Amino acid sequence: MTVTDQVNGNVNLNATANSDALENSQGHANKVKVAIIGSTGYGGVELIRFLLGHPQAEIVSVISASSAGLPITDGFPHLTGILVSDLDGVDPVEIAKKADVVFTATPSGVSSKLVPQLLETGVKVIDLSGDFRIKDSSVYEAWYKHDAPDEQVLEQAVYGLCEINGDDVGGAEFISNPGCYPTATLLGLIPALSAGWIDPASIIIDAKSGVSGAGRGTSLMTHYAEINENLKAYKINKHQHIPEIEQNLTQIAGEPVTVTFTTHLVPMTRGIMCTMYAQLNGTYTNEDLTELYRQYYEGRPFVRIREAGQWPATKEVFGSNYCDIGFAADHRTGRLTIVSVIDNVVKGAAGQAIQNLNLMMGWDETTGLKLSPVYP
Ligand SMILES: NC(=O)C1=CN([C@@H]2O[C@H](COP(=O)(O)OP(=O)(O)OC[C@H]3O[C@@H](n4cnc5c(N)ncnc54)[C@H](OP(=O)(O)O)[C@@H]3O)[C@@H](O)[C@H]2O)C=CC1
Ligand SMILES: CC(=O)N[C@@H](CCC(=O)OP(=O)(O)O)C(=O)O
Repeated sequence: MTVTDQVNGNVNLNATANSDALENSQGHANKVKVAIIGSTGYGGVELIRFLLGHPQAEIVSVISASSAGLPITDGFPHLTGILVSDLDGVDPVEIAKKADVVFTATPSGVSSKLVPQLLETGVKVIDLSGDFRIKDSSVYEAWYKHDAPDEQVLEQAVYGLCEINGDDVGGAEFISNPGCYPTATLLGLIPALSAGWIDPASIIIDAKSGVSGAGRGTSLMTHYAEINENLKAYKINKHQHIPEIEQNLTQIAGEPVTVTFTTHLVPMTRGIMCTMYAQLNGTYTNEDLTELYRQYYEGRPFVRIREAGQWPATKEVFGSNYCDIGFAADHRTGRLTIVSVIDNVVKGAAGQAIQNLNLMMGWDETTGLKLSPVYP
């Protein structure tokens, strides 16, 4: 049972509330109890930021394999006075005694082993890794270079790209949260592809990410002196998000789709921009495109369509769950250019995971997510 300090409003997971009256007075009685495995990573700590402000969910356990027993503020001093909690260890049975829903913000290869154990205990799971996104195990193994998860568990996974598959998420027990690049890419391409306005064989995606997309661990790739004032292309034709993008575009197009997908690392902390090109199948004006996209995303609060010819920037979604999309038809080349931006840690990970929690529980999908982007 979580205790919220009545004076400072901080959440103390180490203390025990001693009466239901206290719980009721703080409105916790009917909250869904959530645990976060991988709470010491960038995705996990962003889940904490949003869940602390969520009116219907209550964090009951923050979990780490390497730092169990230590206060979370040891690694994340920015939570001082906000979340008082020692990190719990990774024990699915103990976690299930406390939580109704578990977020696994853990690396690929770790989630594939943890999730089956968690589901066995009866908790609902939202997994942020790539382990359960690819439905064909041989494709998964070819791109991820390690064993695919158990087939039966894989079959249970609902792919949670909320604006596209939101109807499948309601009432689901296990959600596989989409990748960051696939989220920006798919939301940008799907309206034009599903309308048949672009040639599926012609798609090129030029993608760029801030460094937090690589997680909190250090590497030569993300070392300050290596990436500051630098711009690097990486994993060309080998990126693990290629089969995820192709699987979803194939479903929409009803025919096999392959894409050229090139990722770049940019010297900024957060943000993804995907600039996409495809051959138009007819003569469509920018106004036609605006109408198509606005209609497609009508009633979807987290997708914002720019006026034709206006281009979104990563700063305009920084720290928020928005995906902003701009486009223009080029009548000289007959091609369409689409620019889609998200915050990789929010709409690309923790924010979309909470949007999925909301849809899973039948709540308004914006619950706990109505934060404006941080600007400038
Ligand atoms: N960063 C991003 O923008 C995005 C990330 N993702 C995916 O989300 C997941 C988390 O990413 P991110 O937060 O960036 O990664 P980080 O590297 O920042 O964090 C990884 C987390 O996993 C935990 N962990 C590592 N090994 C184990 C283990 N054996 N058992 C339990 N926990 C373990 C680590 O904690 P500890 O060592 O303390 O146990 C840490 O909390 C990954 O699958 C990533 O691919 C998806 C979309 C976007
Ligand atoms: C900048 C950077 O390194 N980004 C990571 C994004 C991976 C990620 O977020 O993980 P998922 O595969 O779980 O989606 C990459 O390109 O591999």
